[in-house]
Amino acid sequence: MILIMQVTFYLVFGIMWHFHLCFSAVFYVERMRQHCWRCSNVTFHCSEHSMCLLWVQTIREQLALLTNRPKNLLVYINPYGGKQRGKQIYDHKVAPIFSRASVSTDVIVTERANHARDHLKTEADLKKYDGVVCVGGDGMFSEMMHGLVSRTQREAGVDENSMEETLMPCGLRIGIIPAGSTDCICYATVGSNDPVTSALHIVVGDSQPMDVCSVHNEDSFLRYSVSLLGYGFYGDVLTDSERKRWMGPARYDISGVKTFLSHRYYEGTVSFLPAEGDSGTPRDKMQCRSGCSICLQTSSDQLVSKNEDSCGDTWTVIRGKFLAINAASMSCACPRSPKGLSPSAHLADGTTDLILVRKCSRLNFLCHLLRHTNKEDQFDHSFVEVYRVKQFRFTPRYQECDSEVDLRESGATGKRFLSQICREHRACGCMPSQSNWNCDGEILPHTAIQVLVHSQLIKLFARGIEEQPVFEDPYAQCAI
Ligand SMILES: CCCCCCCCCCCCC/C=C/[C@@H](O)[C@H](COP(=O)(O)O)NC(=O)CCCCCCCCCCCCCCC
Ligand SMILES: Nc1ncnc2c1ncn2[C@@H]1O[C@H](COP(=O)(O)OP(=O)(O)O)[C@@H](O)[C@H]1O
Ligand SMILES: [Ca+2]
Repeated sequence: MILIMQVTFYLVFGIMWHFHLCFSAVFYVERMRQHCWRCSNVTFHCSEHSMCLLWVQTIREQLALLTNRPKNLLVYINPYGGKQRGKQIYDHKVAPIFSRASVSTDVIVTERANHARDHLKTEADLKKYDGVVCVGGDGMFSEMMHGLVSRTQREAGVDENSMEETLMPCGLRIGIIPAGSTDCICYATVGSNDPVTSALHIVVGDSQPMDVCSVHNEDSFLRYSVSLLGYGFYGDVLTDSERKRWMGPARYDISGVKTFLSHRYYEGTVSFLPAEGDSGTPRDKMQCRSGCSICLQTSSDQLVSKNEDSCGDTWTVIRGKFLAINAASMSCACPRSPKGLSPSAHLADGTTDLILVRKCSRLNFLCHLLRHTNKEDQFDHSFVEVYRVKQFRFTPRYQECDSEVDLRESGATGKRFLSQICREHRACGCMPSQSNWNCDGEILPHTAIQVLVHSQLIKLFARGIEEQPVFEDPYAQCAI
């Protein structure tokens, strides 16, 4: 039994006074099916008033010793995320749990996109809080994470544009109350997209470190990513789905089918620095679970050697035609794909799993996609490669044209000659088209990018997915 709340103590006079009874109700967390948690309570009755008071005092003292539990939270609600139920979800399911746990809150309902990011970045008095919470989807989480990470770097005097600098980890934990369309970050860190479960993980003060990728274009920082960085298929799905926002979460399925049928492929070069040491491989079966030993090992390694110099490492270079290039810094499990894009990716190991899906037939690609929804291995195809990396770059073919010119032909004649070839390719229609990068659900403004994983840069109010208990109560239900 995990005690979560301030004990509610009623000295009953009035309606029940003639029973001369005192009782105290202790609220606790109960584990249900599919990683869902529920709030239960047990009531202790006692005929002696002084004994009851002693119980209450002792339990309060014990609770006060649990210093990792948040007391003050700053909450941002996106009223337009997912099915537009963020406000109701917070008011009806989350606020009562916070109040029972004596957690005080300042609540901001956002009025525009990037409201939460800007407020966190510049205005919010963060000293007042033990954590920040977002009610919304992956986009809302990303907004808050950007605000918090950027502010932390500014205050520490770290330049986000430089890939050489070590970023400063954020002090405040982030809680996610899922109320979005994909809710992958919540699902992959808790095991469900249930708002009550997330609220309970917050009040018990869970802590889960998480890797963050910084995405750069040449010398400028573009964005951070914690889940999926996808070029080709997932970039195209996102670009198409933005025009269908009014459809809610179903937009991704409609755009998914449309993008699948269009079957576009993209040419370019991917280079990466493989992860070293005991980091495992994306095809092992060492799934990241609560208390994951690989992630724990990463934390202790970091204590030993902060910011390892990667100058001596060798880059692997792969050139080709790809249907999709995906980097999954975590499993990316979500209700559409319960095991995720990379089932064995780790939340906090300082690496990302780079998945290259080469040009193949529609049938083969469908087979690969379908395997995201069943138990079969989606990497077991000749046209799919997967690598665990700590850094990677991508240059699309049409930009390689320009860089080849610059590299090989410094003279003006050569440049003119190669530019002409590129133009001719465009005219005959065989010029490879370009996609966009989907960066945790946002479209990036550049296609040539450099990506660096920052190990354990942020912390969530979560504990990773818990192993399923051997015996489950078959009647236990998640929904209330
Ligand atoms: C045939 C069925 C194939 C199902 C394949 C499902 C794979 C799903 C992997 C999802 C990875 C999700 C990574 C997270 C991304 C989010 O950050 C991001 C933003 O989320 P937010 O809106 O909540 O803020 N979400 C997304 O970019 C959405 C990705 C969703 C992609 C759904 C794709 C559906 C594909 C359907 C293909 C169907 C082919 C059928 C042919 C007859
Ligand atoms: N008040 C608001 N009005 C319009 N857009 C908002 C508002 N608050 C947040 N947003 C933006 O809405 C986008 C989607 O939010 P999100 O909560 O992730 O929902 P979904 O999962 O449905 O995409 C995010 O990019 C976020 O920046
Ligand atoms: Ca990782």
